[in-house]
Amino acid sequence: MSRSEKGKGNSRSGGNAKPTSGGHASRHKHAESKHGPNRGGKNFPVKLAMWDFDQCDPKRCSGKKLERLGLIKSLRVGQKFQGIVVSPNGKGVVCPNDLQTVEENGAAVVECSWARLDEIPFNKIGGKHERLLPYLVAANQVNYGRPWRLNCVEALAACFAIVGRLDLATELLSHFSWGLGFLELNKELLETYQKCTDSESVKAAENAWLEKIEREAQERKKRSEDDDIWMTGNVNRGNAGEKSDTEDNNSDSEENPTDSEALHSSKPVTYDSLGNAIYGEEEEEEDEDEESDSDDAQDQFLNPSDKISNPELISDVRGRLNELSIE
Ligand SMILES: C[S@@+](CC[C@H](N)C(=O)[O-])C[C@H]1O[C@@H](n2cnc3c(N)ncnc32)[C@H](O)[C@@H]1O
Repeated sequence: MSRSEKGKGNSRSGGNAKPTSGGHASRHKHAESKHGPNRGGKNFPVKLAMWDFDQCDPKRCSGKKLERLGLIKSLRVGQKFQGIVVSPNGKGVVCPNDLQTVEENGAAVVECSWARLDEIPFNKIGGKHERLLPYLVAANQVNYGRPWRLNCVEALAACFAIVGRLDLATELLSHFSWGLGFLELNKELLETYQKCTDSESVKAAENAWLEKIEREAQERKKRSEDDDIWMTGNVNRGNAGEKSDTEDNNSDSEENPTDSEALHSSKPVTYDSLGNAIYGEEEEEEDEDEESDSDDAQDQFLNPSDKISNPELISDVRGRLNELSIE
Protein backbone atom coordinates (compact mmCIF):
# COMPACT_ATOMS: atom_id res chain seq x y z
CA MET A 1 0.00 0.00 0.00
CA SER A 2 1.35 3.44 -0.88
CA ARG A 3 1.78 6.11 1.76
CA SER A 4 -1.13 8.18 0.49
CA GLU A 5 -3.40 5.11 0.37
CA LYS A 6 -2.55 4.36 3.99
CA GLY A 7 -3.32 7.96 4.91
CA LYS A 8 -6.72 7.79 3.24
CA GLY A 9 -7.69 4.60 5.01
CA ASN A 10 -6.80 6.01 8.39
CA SER A 11 -8.47 9.34 7.89
CA ARG A 12 -11.74 7.57 7.09
CA SER A 13 -11.67 5.97 10.50
CA GLY A 14 -10.72 9.31 12.09
CA GLY A 15 -12.35 12.75 11.77
CA ASN A 16 -13.48 14.61 8.66
CA ALA A 17 -10.20 16.19 7.71
CA LYS A 18 -7.50 14.29 5.79
CA PRO A 19 -3.86 15.14 5.98
CA THR A 20 -2.06 15.48 2.69
CA SER A 21 0.53 12.84 3.56
CA GLY A 22 3.55 14.56 2.15
CA GLY A 23 1.98 16.61 -0.65
CA HIS A 24 1.76 15.71 -4.35
CA ALA A 25 4.54 15.14 -6.82
CA SER A 26 4.82 18.67 -8.17
CA ARG A 27 5.63 20.03 -4.73
CA HIS A 28 8.41 17.50 -4.29
CA LYS A 29 9.73 18.40 -7.73
CA HIS A 30 9.83 22.03 -6.66
CA ALA A 31 11.61 21.11 -3.42
CA GLU A 32 14.21 19.07 -5.27
CA SER A 33 14.97 21.66 -7.89
CA LYS A 34 15.24 24.55 -5.47
CA HIS A 35 16.57 23.15 -2.24
CA GLY A 36 18.01 19.74 -3.03
CA PRO A 37 16.19 16.44 -2.56
CA ASN A 38 13.40 16.45 0.00
CA ARG A 39 14.59 13.76 2.34
CA GLY A 40 11.39 13.70 4.36
CA GLY A 41 12.55 16.08 7.06
CA LYS A 42 16.15 14.89 7.40
CA ASN A 43 17.75 18.25 6.69
CA PHE A 44 17.53 19.38 10.31
CA PRO A 45 19.52 18.27 13.39
CA VAL A 46 16.40 16.89 15.13
CA LYS A 47 13.32 15.19 13.66
CA LEU A 48 10.54 17.57 12.59
CA ALA A 49 7.10 16.28 11.66
CA MET A 50 3.57 17.51 10.98
CA TRP A 51 0.12 16.26 10.21
CA ASP A 52 -0.90 18.51 7.32
CA PHE A 53 -4.67 18.88 6.87
CA ASP A 54 -4.28 21.17 3.89
CA GLN A 55 -6.63 23.81 5.31
CA CYS A 56 -4.39 26.84 4.89
CA ASP A 57 -3.38 29.08 2.01
CA PRO A 58 -0.30 27.22 0.68
CA LYS A 59 1.48 30.51 -0.09
CA ARG A 60 1.29 31.66 3.54
CA CYS A 61 1.61 28.26 5.17
CA SER A 62 4.80 27.88 7.21
CA GLY A 63 4.43 24.11 7.46
CA LYS A 64 4.34 23.72 3.69
CA LYS A 65 7.37 25.95 3.36
CA LEU A 66 9.30 23.75 5.81
CA GLU A 67 8.24 20.77 3.73
CA ARG A 68 9.43 22.38 0.49
CA LEU A 69 12.75 23.04 2.20
CA GLY A 70 12.99 19.36 3.07
CA LEU A 71 13.07 20.15 6.79
CA ILE A 72 9.88 18.48 7.97
CA LYS A 73 8.26 15.12 7.41
CA SER A 74 4.51 14.69 6.86
CA LEU A 75 2.68 12.15 9.00
CA ARG A 76 -0.61 10.47 8.18
CA VAL A 77 -3.69 10.16 10.36
CA GLY A 78 -3.27 7.11 12.56
CA GLN A 79 0.46 7.66 12.85
CA LYS A 80 1.71 8.71 16.28
CA PHE A 81 4.87 10.68 17.03
CA GLN A 82 7.36 9.84 19.75
CA GLY A 83 8.80 13.30 20.28
CA ILE A 84 7.10 16.43 21.64
CA VAL A 85 3.83 17.15 19.83
CA VAL A 86 3.07 20.85 20.09
CA SER A 87 -0.68 20.83 19.76
CA PRO A 88 -3.87 22.67 20.76
CA ASN A 89 -4.83 19.27 22.18
CA GLY A 90 -1.89 19.29 24.61
CA LYS A 91 -2.45 19.05 28.34
CA GLY A 92 0.71 20.31 30.04
CA VAL A 93 2.90 23.06 28.55
CA VAL A 94 6.32 22.64 26.91
CA CYS A 95 9.03 22.87 29.59
CA PRO A 96 12.84 22.62 29.90
CA ASN A 97 12.45 19.03 31.20
CA ASP A 98 11.33 18.13 27.65
CA LEU A 99 14.87 18.67 26.34
CA GLN A 100 15.84 14.99 26.15
CA THR A 101 12.62 14.01 24.34
CA VAL A 102 13.19 16.81 21.82
CA GLU A 103 16.82 15.88 21.21
CA GLU A 104 16.13 12.16 20.90
CA ASN A 105 12.78 12.13 19.11
CA GLY A 106 12.18 15.63 17.75
CA ALA A 107 9.07 17.82 17.65
CA ALA A 108 5.84 17.82 15.64
CA VAL A 109 2.93 20.18 14.92
CA VAL A 110 -0.56 20.01 13.47
CA GLU A 111 -0.74 22.02 10.24
CA CYS A 112 -4.36 23.15 10.05
CA SER A 113 -6.52 26.26 10.25
CA TRP A 114 -7.20 27.81 13.66
CA ALA A 115 -10.78 28.24 12.49
CA ARG A 116 -11.24 24.54 11.77
CA LEU A 117 -9.73 22.84 14.81
CA ASP A 118 -13.01 20.98 15.41
CA GLU A 119 -12.43 19.02 12.18
CA ILE A 120 -9.13 17.59 13.39
CA PRO A 121 -9.24 13.96 14.60
CA PHE A 122 -6.99 14.61 17.59
CA ASN A 123 -7.59 11.08 18.89
CA LYS A 124 -5.93 9.65 15.75
CA ILE A 125 -2.84 11.82 15.80
CA GLY A 126 -0.42 13.09 18.45
CA GLY A 127 1.57 10.95 20.84
CA LYS A 128 2.58 10.46 24.44
CA HIS A 129 4.09 13.92 24.79
CA GLU A 130 1.42 16.35 23.59
CA ARG A 131 2.01 19.88 24.82
CA LEU A 132 0.47 23.33 24.72
CA LEU A 133 2.72 26.35 24.47
CA PRO A 134 2.69 28.89 27.28
CA TYR A 135 1.84 32.54 26.54
CA LEU A 136 3.91 33.83 23.63
CA VAL A 137 3.09 36.38 20.95
CA ALA A 138 3.01 35.60 17.23
CA ALA A 139 5.34 37.53 14.93
CA ASN A 140 4.15 35.98 11.68
CA GLN A 141 2.48 38.13 9.05
CA VAL A 142 -0.96 36.57 9.43
CA ASN A 143 -1.44 36.79 13.21
CA TYR A 144 1.19 39.36 14.19
CA GLY A 145 0.88 40.45 17.83
CA ARG A 146 -1.68 37.83 18.76
CA PRO A 147 -0.96 35.81 21.87
CA TRP A 148 -1.00 32.00 21.63
CA ARG A 149 -1.84 31.82 17.91
CA LEU A 150 1.56 30.85 16.63
CA ASN A 151 2.07 29.31 13.24
CA CYS A 152 3.83 25.98 12.81
CA VAL A 153 7.39 27.26 12.48
CA GLU A 154 6.93 29.59 15.47
CA ALA A 155 5.45 26.75 17.51
CA LEU A 156 8.40 24.47 16.74
CA ALA A 157 10.89 27.28 17.40
CA ALA A 158 9.16 28.16 20.69
CA CYS A 159 9.45 24.53 21.77
CA PHE A 160 13.18 24.49 20.95
CA ALA A 161 13.79 27.81 22.70
CA ILE A 162 11.95 26.78 25.87
CA VAL A 163 13.89 23.52 26.20
CA GLY A 164 17.11 25.55 25.85
CA ARG A 165 17.94 24.90 22.17
CA LEU A 166 17.88 28.49 20.96
CA ASP A 167 20.32 27.40 18.26
CA LEU A 168 17.66 25.15 16.69
CA ALA A 169 14.99 27.83 17.06
CA THR A 170 17.22 30.36 15.30
CA GLU A 171 18.18 27.95 12.53
CA LEU A 172 14.55 27.10 11.77
CA LEU A 173 13.25 30.67 11.88
CA SER A 174 16.07 32.00 9.73
CA HIS A 175 14.26 30.56 6.68
CA PHE A 176 11.53 33.19 7.13
CA SER A 177 12.02 36.93 6.52
CA TRP A 178 10.11 37.82 9.70
CA GLY A 179 11.30 34.73 11.62
CA LEU A 180 13.96 36.08 13.95
CA GLY A 181 11.51 38.82 14.98
CA PHE A 182 9.63 36.09 16.84
CA LEU A 183 12.60 35.48 19.14
CA GLU A 184 13.12 39.22 19.58
CA LEU A 185 9.46 39.87 20.36
CA ASN A 186 9.35 37.10 22.98
CA LYS A 187 12.93 37.38 24.27
CA GLU A 188 12.12 38.19 27.90
CA LEU A 189 9.38 35.57 28.15
CA LEU A 190 11.44 32.83 26.52
CA GLU A 191 14.30 33.55 28.91
CA THR A 192 11.84 33.29 31.81
CA TYR A 193 10.50 29.93 30.61
CA GLN A 194 14.02 28.59 29.97
CA LYS A 195 14.80 29.08 33.68
CA CYS A 196 11.90 26.80 34.69
CA THR A 197 11.99 23.02 35.03
CA ASP A 198 8.70 21.17 34.66
CA SER A 199 5.33 22.01 33.11
CA GLU A 200 3.96 23.35 36.40
CA SER A 201 6.80 25.80 36.86
CA VAL A 202 6.36 27.11 33.29
CA LYS A 203 2.65 27.48 33.96
CA ALA A 204 3.41 29.42 37.16
CA ALA A 205 5.78 31.72 35.24
CA GLU A 206 3.12 32.23 32.58
CA ASN A 207 0.49 33.12 35.19
CA ALA A 208 2.85 35.56 36.89
CA TRP A 209 3.49 37.24 33.52
CA LEU A 210 -0.22 37.46 32.71
CA GLU A 211 -0.97 38.96 36.12
CA LYS A 212 1.83 41.48 35.64
CA ILE A 213 0.64 42.68 32.24
CA GLU A 214 -2.95 42.83 33.39
CA ARG A 215 -1.92 44.85 36.46
CA GLU A 216 0.05 47.23 34.23
CA ALA A 217 -2.95 47.67 31.95
CA GLN A 218 -5.19 48.44 34.93
CA GLU A 219 -2.67 50.95 36.26
CA ARG A 220 -2.48 52.72 32.91
CA LYS A 221 -6.24 52.83 32.67
CA LYS A 222 -6.53 54.22 36.19
CA ARG A 223 -3.79 56.78 35.56
CA SER A 224 -5.53 57.96 32.43
CA GLU A 225 -8.86 58.28 34.32
CA ASP A 226 -7.17 60.13 37.20
CA ASP A 227 -5.47 62.49 34.76
CA ASP A 228 -8.78 63.08 33.09
CA ILE A 229 -10.52 64.12 36.33
CA TRP A 230 -7.54 66.19 37.50
CA MET A 231 -7.13 68.02 34.21
CA THR A 232 -10.83 68.82 33.90
CA GLY A 233 -10.27 71.15 36.83
CA ASN A 234 -12.90 72.64 39.14
CA VAL A 235 -16.16 72.10 37.31
CA ASN A 236 -17.84 74.69 39.58
CA ARG A 237 -15.76 77.39 37.96
CA GLY A 238 -17.49 76.96 34.63
CA ASN A 239 -14.89 78.30 32.20
CA ALA A 240 -12.30 75.71 33.10
CA GLY A 241 -10.50 76.07 29.82
CA GLU A 242 -10.61 79.89 29.70
CA LYS A 243 -7.30 81.71 29.77
CA SER A 244 -6.57 83.71 32.89
CA ASP A 245 -3.77 86.07 33.71
CA THR A 246 -2.41 83.76 36.43
CA GLU A 247 0.71 81.75 35.73
CA ASP A 248 -1.05 78.48 36.63
CA ASN A 249 -3.17 78.62 33.55
CA ASN A 250 -0.48 79.65 31.12
CA SER A 251 -0.08 76.16 29.78
CA ASP A 252 -3.65 76.24 28.44
CA SER A 253 -2.46 77.97 25.31
CA GLU A 254 -2.88 76.88 21.71
CA GLU A 255 0.86 76.40 21.38
CA ASN A 256 1.04 74.15 24.40
CA PRO A 257 -2.21 72.16 24.78
CA THR A 258 -2.77 70.48 28.13
CA ASP A 259 -3.20 66.76 28.55
CA SER A 260 -6.83 67.47 29.26
CA GLU A 261 -7.33 69.10 25.87
CA ALA A 262 -5.58 66.25 24.22
CA LEU A 263 -7.62 63.71 26.16
CA HIS A 264 -10.83 65.39 25.15
CA SER A 265 -9.81 65.91 21.56
CA SER A 266 -10.97 63.52 18.87
CA LYS A 267 -7.36 62.41 18.38
CA PRO A 268 -6.73 58.84 19.53
CA VAL A 269 -4.57 58.17 22.57
CA THR A 270 -1.89 55.46 22.63
CA TYR A 271 0.63 54.66 25.37
CA ASP A 272 4.33 54.09 25.20
CA SER A 273 6.10 51.41 27.21
CA LEU A 274 6.38 53.72 30.23
CA GLY A 275 2.67 54.42 30.27
CA ASN A 276 3.00 57.91 28.79
CA ALA A 277 0.04 58.96 26.70
CA ILE A 278 0.82 59.88 23.08
CA TYR A 279 -1.81 61.87 21.24
CA GLY A 280 -2.71 62.15 17.60
CA GLU A 281 0.35 61.81 15.41
CA GLU A 282 1.05 58.18 16.34
CA GLU A 283 -2.16 57.10 14.63
CA GLU A 284 -0.95 58.24 11.23
CA GLU A 285 2.23 56.24 11.62
CA GLU A 286 0.23 53.15 12.56
CA ASP A 287 -1.95 53.56 9.49
CA GLU A 288 1.13 53.69 7.33
CA ASP A 289 2.42 50.57 9.00
CA GLU A 290 -0.83 48.78 8.38
CA GLU A 291 -0.63 49.50 4.70
CA SER A 292 3.04 48.76 4.42
CA ASP A 293 4.63 45.38 4.09
CA SER A 294 3.95 43.40 7.26
CA ASP A 295 7.68 42.95 7.85
CA ASP A 296 7.81 46.67 8.70
CA ALA A 297 4.74 46.41 10.87
CA GLN A 298 6.70 44.25 13.30
CA ASP A 299 8.58 47.30 14.56
CA GLN A 300 5.44 48.62 16.25
CA PHE A 301 5.57 46.39 19.32
CA LEU A 302 8.94 45.09 20.30
CA ASN A 303 7.96 44.47 23.91
CA PRO A 304 5.23 41.87 24.45
CA SER A 305 3.93 43.73 27.48
CA ASP A 306 3.40 46.84 25.34
CA LYS A 307 1.22 44.94 22.97
CA ILE A 308 -0.88 43.26 25.59
CA SER A 309 -1.40 46.41 27.67
CA ASN A 310 -4.42 47.22 25.69
CA PRO A 311 -7.91 46.38 26.95
CA GLU A 312 -8.97 44.78 23.66
CA LEU A 313 -5.98 42.49 23.71
CA ILE A 314 -6.53 41.59 27.34
CA SER A 315 -9.97 40.33 26.42
CA ASP A 316 -8.44 38.60 23.39
CA VAL A 317 -6.02 36.87 25.77
CA ARG A 318 -8.90 35.74 27.93
CA GLY A 319 -10.67 34.47 24.81
CA ARG A 320 -7.62 32.50 23.71
CA LEU A 321 -7.28 31.05 27.21
CA ASN A 322 -10.82 29.80 26.97
CA GLU A 323 -10.35 28.49 23.42
CA LEU A 324 -7.29 26.56 24.43
CA SER A 325 -8.89 25.52 27.74
CA ILE A 326 -6.12 27.20 29.68
CA GLU A 327 -7.14 28.34 33.18
C1 LIG B 1 -3.29 25.92 13.77
S1 LIG B 1 -1.78 25.70 12.89
C2 LIG B 1 -1.71 27.11 11.84
C3 LIG B 1 -0.58 26.95 10.89
C4 LIG B 1 -0.41 28.07 9.93
N1 LIG B 1 -1.32 27.97 8.87
C5 LIG B 1 1.03 28.12 9.39
O1 LIG B 1 1.24 28.73 8.35
O2 LIG B 1 1.91 27.59 10.01
C6 LIG B 1 -0.49 26.04 14.04
C7 LIG B 1 -0.03 24.83 14.80
O3 LIG B 1 1.10 25.21 15.60
C8 LIG B 1 0.99 24.62 16.89
N2 LIG B 1 0.66 25.70 17.86
C9 LIG B 1 0.65 27.03 17.64
N3 LIG B 1 0.38 27.72 18.75
C10 LIG B 1 0.18 26.81 19.73
C11 LIG B 1 -0.12 26.90 21.12
N4 LIG B 1 -0.29 28.06 21.73
N5 LIG B 1 -0.21 25.75 21.82
C12 LIG B 1 -0.05 24.56 21.21
N6 LIG B 1 0.23 24.41 19.90
C13 LIG B 1 0.36 25.52 19.16
C14 LIG B 1 -0.12 23.60 16.78
O4 LIG B 1 0.41 22.41 16.29
C15 LIG B 1 -1.04 24.24 15.77
O5 LIG B 1 -1.91 23.34 15.19
